[in-house]
Amino acid sequence: RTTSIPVTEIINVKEGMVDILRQISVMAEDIFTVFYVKRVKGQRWVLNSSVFTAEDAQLTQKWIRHLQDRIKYYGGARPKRLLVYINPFGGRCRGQRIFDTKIAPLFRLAGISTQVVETDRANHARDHIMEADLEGIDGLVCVGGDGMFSELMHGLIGRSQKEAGICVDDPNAELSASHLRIGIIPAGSTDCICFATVGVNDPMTSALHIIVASTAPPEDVCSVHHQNQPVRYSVSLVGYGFFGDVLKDSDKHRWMGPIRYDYSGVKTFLSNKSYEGKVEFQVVKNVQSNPRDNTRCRSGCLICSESTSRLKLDSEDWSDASSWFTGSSTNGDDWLSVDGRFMAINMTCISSACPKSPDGLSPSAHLADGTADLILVRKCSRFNFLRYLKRHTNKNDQFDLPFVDVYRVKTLWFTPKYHEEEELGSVSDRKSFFGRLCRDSPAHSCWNCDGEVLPYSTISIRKKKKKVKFGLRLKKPTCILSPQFSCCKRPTCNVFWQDKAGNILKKHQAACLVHCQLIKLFARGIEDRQTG
Ligand SMILES: Nc1ncnc2c1ncn2[C@@H]1O[C@H](COP(=O)(O)OP(=O)(O)OP(=O)(O)O)[C@@H](O)[C@H]1O
Repeated sequence: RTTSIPVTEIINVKEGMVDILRQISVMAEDIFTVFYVKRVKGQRWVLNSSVFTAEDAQLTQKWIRHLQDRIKYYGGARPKRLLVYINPFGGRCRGQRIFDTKIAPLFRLAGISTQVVETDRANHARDHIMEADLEGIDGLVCVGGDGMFSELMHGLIGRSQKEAGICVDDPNAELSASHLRIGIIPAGSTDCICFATVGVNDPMTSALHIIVASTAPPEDVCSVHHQNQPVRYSVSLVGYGFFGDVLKDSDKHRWMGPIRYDYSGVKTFLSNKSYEGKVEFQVVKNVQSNPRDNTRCRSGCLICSESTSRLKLDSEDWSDASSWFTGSSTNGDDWLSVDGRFMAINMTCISSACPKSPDGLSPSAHLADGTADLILVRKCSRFNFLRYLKRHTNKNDQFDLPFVDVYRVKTLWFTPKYHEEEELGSVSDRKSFFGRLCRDSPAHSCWNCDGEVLPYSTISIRKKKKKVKFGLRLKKPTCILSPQFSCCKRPTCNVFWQDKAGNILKKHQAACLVHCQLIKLFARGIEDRQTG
């Protein structure tokens, strides 16, 4: 039986018989252990190893040297130094333990040195990134949930803006690019961003992706504004109504751990609240995709790659940014406006998939095409809203309901019916008497921005042209292998050669076939000598 492993997925080679995770090693001069990625069910990756015996110590050394040279040659983009931020209180408070027991041994095996910062307060990681010496650092890693990722992203954006001399409070400022990428080790409650980019919430899978420098495309970022001031950036969900209420309520029950989302979800569902307001949004024209085309954005997605040139054209639309802040619907016929009462208003840059909803809020959303999907759920009965929610857990189309609309957009304005100042104080107080009497909905909900509560109702959201990078830096031009691809099982994999701007220069299959043949020859050579 021949087993073939792509060189790009070999983690390291060690002399003797070594078990990294159990920290057992038996030294013998004529034995060596090869560690590599094994793909198991779903999108999970695990560390596997094979032990080989050579005729003598000299031949063992030759094999080790040869293999390490190959790893170096094909793994030029692999990180050498990482800055790791651990939230000890994320999810079930297991961040530190996950890192110490599962991740640190893998990084050590791969020869990656780490500088670890355990956060001692909210925004510690963000502030640290703003000031830290990032010289020689190849990437940032967050061990935590979506909130922790958001902190790292804000820190990295803030740092890049500062270095580029751009004021972070300038509502018209575009983002300056950072050369650093962010890796996520899931240790939070929902870990939606990790799930949507890697396909599974599993710390070892994420660590292996980081080690072999497997990348997701640079991610779209939205900036969220309140009264013309940027208040936050988002890479996944900005949601009003149901998801805002669930988050706000769940924050009061953090002590419950991840189950707080189920508790608050049921509570919010039973209250069946809806909110009045006006949604104005700019629909994207001339894209080759739509939210209901049933495609899935994967690594090497052509639509995302081709979006780079389209975004350059879009910059003309945005050159007069002042008009963006002074009333949208007058700008052109691609602006739409919907008035009404909404159960939920969700704008999502990615599918927002999570283990509870494996396809996500918008299954065909793209990671990096410069657009977001806007989902409007108009007022409906509890039964209908349950139907809508249920469809996120099965294969039925959640948009095929009469009270649900979906659009591919690049900007969004929301204005609640009642004036903001009246809202959180006086109107809710004023309403509370009648509200309690009639069990009426309050005037306003709040926004859920990537798992953080925004205490405003009136907001505008705009897609940014620069993107946040996931995974770790690749030297370009380079070859990106689809994470789903296995060299020896599917010789028809796509290999993309990209320039610095992310444009595809060439697409072909030969390189992988070459890897494949080399490793097959190599494996056959080893197999002849293999005894273990
Ligand atoms: N040491 C700390 N003490 C208190 N809060 C912290 C600390 N470190 C980070 N935080 C904050 O905790 C918040 C939540 O963390 P995190 O996202 O890791 O976990 P979670 O909320 O359980 O997971 P998810 O966001 O996936 O639901 C983050 O917004 C972060 O700012």
